[in-house]
Amino acid sequence: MSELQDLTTLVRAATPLLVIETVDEQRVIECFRHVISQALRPLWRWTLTDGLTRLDFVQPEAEVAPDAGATLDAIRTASERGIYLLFDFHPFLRYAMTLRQLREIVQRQSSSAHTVVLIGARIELPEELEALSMRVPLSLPDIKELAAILRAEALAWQREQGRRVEVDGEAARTIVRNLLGLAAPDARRIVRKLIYNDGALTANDLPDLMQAKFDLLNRSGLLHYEYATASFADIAGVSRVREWVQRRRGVFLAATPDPMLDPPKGVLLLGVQGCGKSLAAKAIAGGFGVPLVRLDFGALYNKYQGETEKNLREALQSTELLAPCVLWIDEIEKGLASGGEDGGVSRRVLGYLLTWMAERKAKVFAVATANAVQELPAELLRKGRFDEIFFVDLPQTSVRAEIFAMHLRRRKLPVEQFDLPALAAASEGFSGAEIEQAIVSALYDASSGNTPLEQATLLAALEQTRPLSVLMHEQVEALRIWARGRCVPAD
Ligand SMILES: Nc1ncnc2c1ncn2[C@@H]1O[C@H](COP(=O)(O)OP(=O)(O)OP(=O)(O)O)[C@@H](O)[C@H]1O
Repeated sequence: MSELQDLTTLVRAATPLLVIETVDEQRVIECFRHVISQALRPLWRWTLTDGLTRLDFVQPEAEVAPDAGATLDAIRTASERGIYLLFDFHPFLRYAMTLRQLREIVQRQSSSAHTVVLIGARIELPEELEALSMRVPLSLPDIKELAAILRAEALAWQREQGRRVEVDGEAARTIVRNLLGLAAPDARRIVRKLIYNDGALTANDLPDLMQAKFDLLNRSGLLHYEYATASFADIAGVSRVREWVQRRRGVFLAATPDPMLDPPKGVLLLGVQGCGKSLAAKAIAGGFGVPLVRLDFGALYNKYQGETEKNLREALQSTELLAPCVLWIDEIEKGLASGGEDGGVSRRVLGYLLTWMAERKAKVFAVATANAVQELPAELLRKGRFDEIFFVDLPQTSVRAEIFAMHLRRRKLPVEQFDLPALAAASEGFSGAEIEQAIVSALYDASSGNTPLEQATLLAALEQTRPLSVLMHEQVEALRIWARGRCVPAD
């Protein structure tokens, strides 16, 4: 395993400080047991509960009490070059004294050339120490190891309950595949929960599994997840987008890529507000039959000042681990257009996003939505960035009739009692959202008069609405003119 070779080399080269971010402590210990079989060194472990204990031979009593300062003192004065695995030690580094002690060890000021390893789920180091440290990624369990975890958990349940877990072979394989990207303890915990739910591992477990995996991976809190999202049956007037997705679904999901066909990467949905871009993004996920992951681009900037790029990187990495999925970047213009007033952050975010879009290997289909084209950087619109740029325009007459029918039906109203062509004619220039709002408002009017909803009430509600296409005529027209010839109509 190259990871073990790397660790052995680092220890042989007397690297003073290693940082390993993981929840899988057992795996770290196993790795270092292997390392010391190659590079003979004493191996120590420190935890807050047990203090400093030797791992490479049996030693019943702790040698040094859990105190952080005393531990570092013991390491500094130890004459034999050792490897010290410090679990959850980093919180102590906020104390100036502890930080100083560790720096002295790392800088080898009157101490032997030890290797200190800081281990924890997430380790933020003070700047002065970060510069002296080396972060080592620990590989995650592969398919074989995950399958072994699943078998072990099924056997444990059988021993405990006295009956076998009902396993659907195909579903079990999908479960194992979807555990990829998780550390062994997390994978074990999820499988155990799935088994304990109902004593079975079937396709019904997949939504729970994906949600649990998402919760673990969404450390930045910037992603939102929907397992079964909208379908194209929920949206009127995006026939070309629907056909586009249907045609590419097979290639997107194929286990082995067709060398003749580039797998679909993503689309930009540009359009007038309220015309169904968000709904279309969800329907694309539904059309591909994969979950939807929404990236909160606004929060990327607001939530963690100064950590924007790091959080974007983490969020995109997490999204790849949730593949196959659709990544929806809502209102992409808000996250990328700052007019250069943010010290170049949005430029770097754009650069990172473009590189990721070009180079990612995982089955993540990106859907970006935007209302304002003038705020979008030209690089994003250049040919080849997205497979297609669709324009979602105000709905035409027949589509408006369909939107009325959809929303009346959704509210269990008798569609056949309404004159849909007349409603469509009376709602010229309305967006889908405005049509929906007119229905809601008419329902309130009907309810206050204690009457069922009628055509006349609906027509009156339409009459009272001034649609955006009228209120913001110039902007809407400018967008439509820009889109003509540059974008593919969504319908
Ligand atoms: N073409 C449509 N078919 C059916 N419903 C629609 C359609 N367009 C809009 N709607 C209704 O209006 C709601 C709002 O639309 P949606 O949020 O998808 O529009 P949007 O283009 O993303 O708007 P915004 O740019 O303001 O975010 C939808 O949830 C849906 O109920």
